[in-house]
Amino acid sequence: MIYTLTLNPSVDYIMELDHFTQGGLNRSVKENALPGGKGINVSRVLHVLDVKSTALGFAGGFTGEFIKRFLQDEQIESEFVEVDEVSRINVKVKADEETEINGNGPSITKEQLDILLNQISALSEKDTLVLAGSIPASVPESFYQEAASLCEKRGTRIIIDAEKKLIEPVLSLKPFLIKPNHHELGEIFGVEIKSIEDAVHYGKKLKGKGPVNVIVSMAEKGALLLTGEDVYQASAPVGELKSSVGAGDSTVAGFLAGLSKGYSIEDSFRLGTAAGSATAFSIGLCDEVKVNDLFKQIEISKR
Ligand SMILES: Nc1ncnc2c1ncn2[C@@H]1O[C@H](COP(=O)(O)OP(=O)(O)OP(=O)(O)O)[C@@H](O)[C@H]1O
Ligand SMILES: O=P(O)(O)OC[C@@]1(O)O[C@H](CO)[C@@H](O)[C@@H]1O
Repeated sequence: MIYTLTLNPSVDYIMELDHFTQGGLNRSVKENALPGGKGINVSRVLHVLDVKSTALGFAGGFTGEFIKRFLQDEQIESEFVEVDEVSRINVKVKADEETEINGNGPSITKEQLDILLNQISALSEKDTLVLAGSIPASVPESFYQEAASLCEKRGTRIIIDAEKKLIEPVLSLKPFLIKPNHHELGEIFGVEIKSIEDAVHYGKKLKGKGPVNVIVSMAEKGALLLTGEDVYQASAPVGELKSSVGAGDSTVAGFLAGLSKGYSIEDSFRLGTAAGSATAFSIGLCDEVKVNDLFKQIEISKR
């Protein structure tokens, strides 16, 4: 079973505006409220692609209820630990440019954290755990490392998609996949990634630190997959960018879904890229029709 972990889930409140004026009164023309947080997005895209998963994390208050009910209505399993304060609302403004304001999120107690650690301790070598997104301020920064060490002992596959300081301590545990975008890859090495050649060079350096697979996503420039001794490059299809929120999470979900369905590593990467682009071309996450359509358009070359 695939488990996704979202320590700080959200209601993503997407507001569409013709134009955004900083410091002024803005009125949106359309709004959408969707469950968010990187692990939850991975679970929702896995579901779109017909792959079962269980979403773990913390949820509280009316926003927590919204998130749980939404997933239940989509028939996605979840086992959230109940917290006292409300889950955050992340505002996504879609105007001339995309602007995001992510909330801080609820406090998590030691007891609530222990319940989650017990859930993680119960996973086995048949399971995969996706650790994705930021860590709430009340949770120790070493949490992903602790969770990943528990998984390593039990043979559970780890996938991690998070910022530099959370990824770095987990690399030596040889996670199955990490997926930085090209900016995040640059941050890890204190450089700016300016070309595909740079991304290949630093992607290889990152893989050398332990992960089995590295996907470097590069927005409209597509993505790279480093696996074994091979480097694959996927083109991104051309289309109208509607909202990139969740595009990277969709890449992770598509890749995992492909492997779960028994696709080759190359076709799993193609499915990941198709899911990422299908989400970028949607308000909210991708749907199956868009993913299947883009799947046929994506070219993969071996470098
Ligand atoms: N403008 C775009 N056109 C086509 N495909 C896109 C575009 N933006 C994103 N994608 C697709 O989504 C994938 C992931 O995008 P990106 O590199 O922006 O990830 P990310 O920064 O982790 O995303 P986010 O944090 O917004 O979820 C890309 O590899 C590509 O397949
Ligand atoms: O604050 P974090 O945890 O870094 O990111 C949270 C978030 O921006 O990431 C998802 C898109 O990847 C959204 O659904 C959500 O609002």
